[in-house]
Amino acid sequence: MDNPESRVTDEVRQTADAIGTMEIRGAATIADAAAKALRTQAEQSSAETADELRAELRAAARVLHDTRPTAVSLPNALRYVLFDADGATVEDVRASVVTSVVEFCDRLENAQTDLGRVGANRLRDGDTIMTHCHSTDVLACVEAAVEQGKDLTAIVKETRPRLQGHITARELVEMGVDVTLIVDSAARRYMNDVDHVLVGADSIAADGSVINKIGTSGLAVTARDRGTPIVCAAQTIKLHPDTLTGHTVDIEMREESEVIDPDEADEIGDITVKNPAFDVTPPRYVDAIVTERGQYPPESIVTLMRDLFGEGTTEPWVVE
Ligand SMILES: O=C(COP(=O)(O)O)[C@H](O)[C@H](O)COP(=O)(O)O
Repeated sequence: MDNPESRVTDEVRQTADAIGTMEIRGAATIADAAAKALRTQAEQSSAETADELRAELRAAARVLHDTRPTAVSLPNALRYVLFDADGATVEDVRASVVTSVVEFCDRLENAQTDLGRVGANRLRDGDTIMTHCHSTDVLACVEAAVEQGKDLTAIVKETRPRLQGHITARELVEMGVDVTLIVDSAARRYMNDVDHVLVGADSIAADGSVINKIGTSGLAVTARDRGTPIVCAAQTIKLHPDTLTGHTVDIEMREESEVIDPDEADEIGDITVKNPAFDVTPPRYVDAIVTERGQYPPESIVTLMRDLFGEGTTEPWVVE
């Protein structure tokens, strides 16, 4: 058998590129795209044996996995799809991957809808929310509240350096929400007008820490200072199983050029530029984690994690 990596399909490589360059971004969207890419690997493979196809799928999972390190929804998605890739023939393995991917994507969609209903119950008619970055889980809560007839106003942080707040602003306007866009550093200035801060998550650690877009932790401290509740909307696919056994979550460091034009940086002189994409908000700053299974105080999320994962997991491409 030749190197399975050389048989990874163009579709998988294109999806991996799109995740790396953030054309596909946001934890839930990344998970959905990665699962669908594995399906294309299974469907297009010319493997002659079931083991050959499994080796290709593991190689494809590795290519997808090595794109962005922080959103655990990515390895969780790959693990879900590969877990059942058994079968004696190529056709069996192919069929089981297709079934797993369809099931996974349905579960993802349903989880978001269910989570949205839970989150919407926290919001009252006339409330003002503040958002950070762009989270489809957060927007599901807002959408469900709007569908319940609640009139909401939003203060949207632009979210430097990639300005995902603009996507949030656009989608909230489409829902009929009144939007005020602010620069990140104006969050404290407007906090007195806010009833709830709503953020998403790329990973949730076993101690209830929320790993989300850089700036979330500062926002949470500001919200706590003003007594404004901060809620994290996160489907259970964001729960990070490795943190059950003491691992920490990798924080992605992105290109300096997202922060400053390289020519301008050169012109300034000898400076160091750092661009961490995410930060960690300790559980004491978070009022509730809203999942499709209901809402949890961050400190008790570990019980849900043990229910879902047992004591830990393996990497998505490891054969048991
Ligand atoms: O931090 C981000 C996106 O970061 P990036 O733009 O760097 O991917 C989002 O808050 C979470 O991924 C949750 O999103 P969702 O709720 O859609 O899963």
